[in-house]
Amino acid sequence: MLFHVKMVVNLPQDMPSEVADDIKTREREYAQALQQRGTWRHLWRIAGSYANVSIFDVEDNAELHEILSGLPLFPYMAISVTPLCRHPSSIRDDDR
Ligand SMILES: O=C(O)CC1=CCC(=O)O1
Repeated sequence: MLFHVKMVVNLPQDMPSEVADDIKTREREYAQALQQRGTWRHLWRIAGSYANVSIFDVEDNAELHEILSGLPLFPYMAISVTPLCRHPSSIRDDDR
């Protein structure tokens, strides 16, 4: 199942920079491992915002929830999820 996920990051202004840097490092490692597995298919920065849009390929809603709630930045993000299905005009075989 494919999902479009928008994540808006909002770190507290008073968070010490070394704490923020540690969370961001762990977030990168977590995200890159999921990209290597093909679970996190796309990761795009939204230009001009500390936010991203992503496409996840997971078995079900529960797997997506487990992945998103495991993000090191999860406590500091507003996340919105949109389920996707194949468009009849798509020419991409892997769009399912
Ligand atoms: O910077 C972001 O948009 C938050 C984030 C998600 C995965 C990652 O590496 O950073």
